[in-house]
Amino acid sequence: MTEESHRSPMGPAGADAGQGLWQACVEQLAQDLPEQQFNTWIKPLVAQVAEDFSKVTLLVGNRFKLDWIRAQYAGRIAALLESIYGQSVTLELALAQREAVARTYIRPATTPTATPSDAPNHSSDEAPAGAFRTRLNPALTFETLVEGTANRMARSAAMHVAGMPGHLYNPLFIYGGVGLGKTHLVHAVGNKLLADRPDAKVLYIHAEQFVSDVVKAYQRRTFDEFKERYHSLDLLLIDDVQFFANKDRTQEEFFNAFEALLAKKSHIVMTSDTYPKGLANIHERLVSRFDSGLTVAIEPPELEMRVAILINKARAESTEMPEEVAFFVAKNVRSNVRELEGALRKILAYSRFNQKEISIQLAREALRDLLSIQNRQISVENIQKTVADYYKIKVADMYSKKRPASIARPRQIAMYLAKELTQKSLPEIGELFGGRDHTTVLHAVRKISGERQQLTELNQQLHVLEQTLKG
Ligand SMILES: Nc1ncnc2c1ncn2[C@@H]1O[C@H](COP(=O)(O)OP(=O)(O)OP(=O)(O)O)[C@@H](O)[C@H]1O
Repeated sequence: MTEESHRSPMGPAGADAGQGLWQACVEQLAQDLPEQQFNTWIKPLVAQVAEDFSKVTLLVGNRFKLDWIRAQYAGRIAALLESIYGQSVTLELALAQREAVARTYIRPATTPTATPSDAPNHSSDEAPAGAFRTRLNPALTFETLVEGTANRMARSAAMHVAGMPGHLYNPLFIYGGVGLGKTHLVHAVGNKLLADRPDAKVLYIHAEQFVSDVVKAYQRRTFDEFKERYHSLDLLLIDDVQFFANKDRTQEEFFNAFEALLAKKSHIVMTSDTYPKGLANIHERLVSRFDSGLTVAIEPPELEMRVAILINKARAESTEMPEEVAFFVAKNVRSNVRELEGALRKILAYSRFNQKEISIQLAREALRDLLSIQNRQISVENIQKTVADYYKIKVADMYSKKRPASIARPRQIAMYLAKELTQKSLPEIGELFGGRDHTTVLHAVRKISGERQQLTELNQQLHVLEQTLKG
C-alpha cells in the first residue's frame, strides 16, 4: 500500500474540472464531518487531480498529518471521489514539501475505519526534523476501540481525560491482563487530544523506553535535556509501569517528572498489568501517587464485545464476517483481544487461500490447532484442581457437600471459571461438582461475576487463575 517515489507533476489540461471533482468531495465532507475536524484535517489539503481523473493526490503538510488522514479519512475520501466521479479513482497521499515523497495508495472503503496494519507503529518517529515526536500510532483511536462492559469505565475515564486534560482523574491508572486494549486506549487519549489541539505536547512511551532514556541521560550527563523533554509535556502516556520494578534511579526520575507534570496541570496516563498496590518492588511513594487519581481496570472482553470486535476488525479488512461465525470464534477464543485478532487473521488467510466463503466450518478448519489446544488444556477437572491448589483446599472438596466459606467460595469460583472457560452447560457443570443442581451453578456464576466487578482483589485472583489455566 505504501511506496516512496518522486512526485510527478500533473498536466495542466483538465485542471479546473479536476479541482471541481475535489471541490465536490470537500463540500460533501464539510457536511458529513464535525466542523472542527473538517477545519483541522480536510480544509488545508491541496489536491492534484490527474487529467483523466483516474488519480487524486492530496498534499499534506507533515508526516503526522499524513498518517492521521490516511488512518481516519482516506477510506471515506476515496469512496466519495469514486461515487462523485462514477468510476474508479486512486487516492494518493503525499508530503507537500519534501524531495522524496512518501506516497500512499488508498482503497476506497465503505466505512472510514482505520486498519492498524495500514499505519506505521510510531508515525511521529518519522516526523520532520524539529517536530515533536509523539510516538503515537494514529490508528489506535477511540473510534477503532470497541466498547463493552469490560472496558466501559476505563474508556469513559480516558475520553474524559482526552477532552479535558489536567482536570479530573490525574493520574489515570489503567490496569488489566495482556492484550486487553490498555495500549490502544492510551494512544486513543493522545490521538484525540492532538486532533482537538494539534499543538499539544503529547508523548507515548513504553516504561522500558523511559528506563533506557534515564540510562542514556545518566551516561551522557544530559539530565537537563531529559528533564526539559519530559517536564514540558502536556500529556504523558506511559505504558506498563510494572517495568520500573527494582530500577531505583528510573523510579526517582519518574517521581520527579510526575511531580513536575502534576504541578503544572499536565496529565499523566499510566498502564500496568496490576493495580498500584499489587506492583512489586516499586517505592511506596510512587505507588501511592499512582493511586492518587483514578485507578480503573480493563477486564477480559465479554462474549458480545468479542463478537463486535471480530465483526469490526473483519470489516476494517473489507470482509464481512457472518454473525454466527463471529459467535463461534468468540465462544472459543476468550482470553484477550490480541488472540482474537490472531484467530481472525488465520480465518481471513484461510478463506483467501482456499477461495472459500467464511463459514463456521471454515473457521473450525482454520482454527483447528488453536481449538484442539484449548480443548486439551481447559477441562472442568483441570479448573477444579487449579482452584483447589490456589486456595489450598482438597480437590475432593469441589464435589463434597461441605459448606464452610473457606470451601464454598473456592467451589463457586471454580464453577464460575468452568462456565467462563469451557463449553459445558450449567447442568453438566453441576454434575461435575458432585451432582449439584444447575441453579446452584447459576447462582455461583452470577455471584462471582458480580463481585468481580466490585472487588479488585478477587478480580486479580481470577486473572491469575485464568492465566494459569490457559497456560
Ligand atoms: N476493545 C477493543 N476494540 C478493538 N480492538 C481492541 C480492543 N481491545 C484491544 N484491541 C486490540 O487488541 C490488540 C491488543 O491490544 P493492546 O496492545 O492495547 O493490549 P494491552 O492491554 O496493551 O496488552 P499488553 O499488556 O500485552 O501490552 C491491539 O491490536 C488492539 O488494537
